[in-house]
Formats: sequence, C-alpha cells, structure tokens
Amino acid sequence: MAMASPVLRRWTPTPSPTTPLNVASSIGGEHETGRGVFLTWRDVSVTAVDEKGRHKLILDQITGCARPGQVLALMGASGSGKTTLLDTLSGRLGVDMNGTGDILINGRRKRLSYGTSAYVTQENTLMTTLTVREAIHYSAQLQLPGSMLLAKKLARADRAIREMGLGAVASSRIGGRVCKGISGGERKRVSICMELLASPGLLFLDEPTSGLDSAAAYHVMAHIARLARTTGTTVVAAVHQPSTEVFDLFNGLCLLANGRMVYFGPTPEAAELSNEDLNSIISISTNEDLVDEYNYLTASSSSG
Ligand SMILES: Nc1ncnc2c1ncn2[C@@H]1O[C@H](COP(=O)(O)OP(=O)(O)OP(=O)(O)O)[C@@H](O)[C@H]1O
Repeated sequence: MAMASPVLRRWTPTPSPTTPLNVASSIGGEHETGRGVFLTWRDVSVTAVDEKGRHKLILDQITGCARPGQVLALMGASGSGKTTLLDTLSGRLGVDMNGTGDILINGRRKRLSYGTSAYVTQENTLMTTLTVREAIHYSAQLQLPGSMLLAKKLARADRAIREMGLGAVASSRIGGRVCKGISGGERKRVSICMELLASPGLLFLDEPTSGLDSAAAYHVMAHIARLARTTGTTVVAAVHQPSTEVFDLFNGLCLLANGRMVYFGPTPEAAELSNEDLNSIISISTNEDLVDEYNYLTASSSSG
C-alpha cells in the first residue's frame, strides 16, 4: 500500500491528551444541550492478522476529527475501509485486528463508555410484534440504569421518538416480512432511536441508508442531521453512494480509497471536486489547500 499522504504528516493542531477541550464554548450555544464530544484521531493504522500470522494493512495512517453538532461522512468504494475506521474509532475492532495511532475524546485518551457513544449497525433486529412506542419504551426500561425512575425512562424514550420524527407512527406495529408494518426508513429510525436513549454524545452509524430508496434515505439522514444540529451530538456515519440531497446534509467528509485517506474537509468544497480533482488529490497529496482545510477544521477543536 502507498505511503501516507503528507497532509497527514502536516496535521498541526493536536489537542493535548492532558488538556480537555471546551466543548460547550466551541458549540457557541447553538445547541440545546451541547452533549456532543470532539473526537480526533491521528495516524490510525489497522492491520488484520490471519490464522497463519500474515498481516494485511487495512487502514494506513488515517487522521481526522469529528465535531459536536456535525455529521462527518466516511465515504469510499466498497472495501475502502469505512466500517473498519468506524469500528476503530468506536473501540469495536475485532480480535484479529491490530490498531495503532491516537484516538482522543475531548482531547483525552480514554475509552468510550456507555452513554458517551452509541453504534448503530447495518442490521435491524427489532421485535416485529410490538408497536414503535412499545419497543422503544421497553428498550428504555432495559437499557437505562435501574436507579432512574420509570417515568424518567419513559420520558427519555418519548423524547428520542420525537427526535427521530417517529411520533406519527408511534402506535404502529413494527412488523416484518409476514405482517407488514412500518417502512424500511422508519425501521432504521427506530434502530437509531433505541441507541439515542442513553443520550450519547457520539453516534456512529454504519450505512444508515443502505437498502432504502433515495426519498427514505434522505428522510433518515435529515433527522440525523437535525438531531446533531439541535442537540450537539457528534455523528460519524459510513455512507455508500449518497444522493446529492443526502450529501448536502453532511458537514464534513472523510474520503477513503484502498485504506488511505484521500480527502478530509468540509463537504461544500468536496462537492466542487470533479473526478479529475479527486484523482489529482490521490496522486498529488501535497496539495496546500487540503492542508489548510484540514488545519481549519481541526483548529477549533484545539482552541478550547
Ligand atoms: N478481519 C479481516 N481480515 C482480513 N481482511 C479484512 C478483515 N476485515 C476487513 N477486511 C478487509 O479490509 C478491507 C476494508 O473492509 P471494510 O469492511 O472496512 O470496508 P468498507 O469500506 O466498509 O466496505 P463496504 O462498503 O463493502 O462495507 C476490505 O478489503 C476487507 O476485505
């Protein structure tokens, strides 16, 4: 695999592991709760080891950050390393994988714990016979701490239902293959809703729009983007081939190709890039503009 891009080596504003970032001041009162966290990662490499002890490089020195109130999209062709990066950042790397590099949460090296982060996988495992409200209330009772009053758990569940725009279908049966229930997009939102119960500051989503038509995909991502904006939640989502409308909902883009990062920066600029530009980014990775964009995006996370 090719060497890491010089963009990565010139990544300057590193939050010190001993200096926590001031999330509240950075989100400037724009959000209701400011529950999001700064997640930064530097020189993250991952190697898979097979049963014969052979090593395969899956991620090659990936550097980036995700900010409160924003949605960072991880994009790239199938096999480029999106899920592996998501797993690495969320601390879910399999035992057959070795990861190196720094991952900082609010400027500190610490493990993600319950309530700090949530991960929504591609699979929907929902109880088909329950209504949306029943399933989410049930999940709240099981998930939330025993010390929390039942009324508070249910209020938390109702808030999550509202945040994911599921109010209109709260009394509908989830359903499945045999008995038709809510739509595929609504099922995705129920899965996300269940992960929101603990009010995580950081939400990892693996292909939240897979299997959905473009309208349903937009609906799911629009709710996620609104949630990020209004609550300050930090969202990192692996997304495959989003429509233009969905792409416009993202704040930042981390573009991977064969385990290497070929673009990191705000989406408006990325949307301007043609295939030719992207190819030149891959081949001329000393692009000064990218360095500037990267520094711009990371500067605020080190200023707190
Ligand atoms: N445990 C493993 N052992 C060996 N190779 C692996 C392992 N896990 C993933 N890989 C390889 O690493 C590469 C990246 O996989 P990953 O699932 O992260 O890609 P992806 O971009 O999420 O793909 P997709 O969009 O198809 O889900 C692929 O080539 C995959 O085959």
